[in-house]
Amino acid sequence: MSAPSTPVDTVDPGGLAAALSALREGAPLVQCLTNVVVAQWTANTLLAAGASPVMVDNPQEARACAGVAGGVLVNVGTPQEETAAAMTEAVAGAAEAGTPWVLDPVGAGALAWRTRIAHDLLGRHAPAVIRGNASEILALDGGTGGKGVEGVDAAEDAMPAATALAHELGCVVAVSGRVDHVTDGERVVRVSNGSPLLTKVTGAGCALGALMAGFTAVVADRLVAATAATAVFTLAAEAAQRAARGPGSFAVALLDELDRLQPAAVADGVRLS
Ligand SMILES: Nc1ncnc2c1ncn2[C@@H]1O[C@H](COP(=O)(O)OP(=O)(O)O)[C@@H](O)[C@H]1O
Ligand SMILES: Cc1ncsc1CCOP(=O)(O)O
Ligand SMILES: [Mg+2]
Repeated sequence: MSAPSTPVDTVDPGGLAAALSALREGAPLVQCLTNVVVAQWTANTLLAAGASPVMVDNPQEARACAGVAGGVLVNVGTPQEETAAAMTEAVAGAAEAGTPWVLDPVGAGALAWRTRIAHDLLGRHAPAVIRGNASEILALDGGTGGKGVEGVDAAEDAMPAATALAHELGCVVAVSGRVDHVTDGERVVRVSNGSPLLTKVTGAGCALGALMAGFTAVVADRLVAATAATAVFTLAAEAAQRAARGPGSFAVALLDELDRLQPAAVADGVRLS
């Protein structure tokens, strides 16, 4: 297991700033099994924030890679037989090595096969974090999902489902939306930073899940890790919005702002409740 390098254990602005410092110092290897829409964007997001991505999604290598990675992202956005088999291998490797893994149940509820894949993975070994939009989190608790990969529910409406999943699996559940809600089943943290432009580019949620995998590699408290990823991503988005003319320049500016974001700016700018 890659031991968290920094004992960050408070969900307060200072703790989130320390988490970003830990990410930059640790530069953890983050294995991503993600969808074909967002793979390059996700890798660039991790690099800009300070982590080290590796996109290993074949069944031959996924288990071994999960054994040496600091964190693993499993994102079911464009599943194929091969990548689904690789996800099973990666989760097994994560279980053996104690590597934290993050599930992003993209499109759960809206499409049956991927919903079964998500449930099957959850039944094998509990993730550190489940991260999804509200409709996807509701779907894991029996809901019907969103409009394809888009959420149609508010994050607060998914909190009963998120809390139930957190208790059942002993994990953190991060529900994204205008106000992100993160819970470990006992504590709930709301982060109200962000930009509506995040909904005008594909892969924002997917990139956020990858960042959560990175933060779980360096921060022991998974509630702090998931909240730190959310704070860092949404604060960078606010800065990117100021520099952007629309979705295209926003996406580019978001990478620049992730790279530029300082821990002190996280402490100053995050809006928690
Ligand atoms: N209306 C909004 N205003 C500001 N930020 C938002 C809004 N909707 C989503 N976000 C942000 O966009 C990112 C992705 O969330 P979301 O769109 O819910 O996920 P997904 O892309 O998986 O559907 C999160 O960081 C969230 O904070
Ligand atoms: C458009 C699309 N279709 C399948 S996966 C995917 C990307 C979804 O990305 P996100 O959930 O981050 O918006
Ligand atoms: Mg998504």
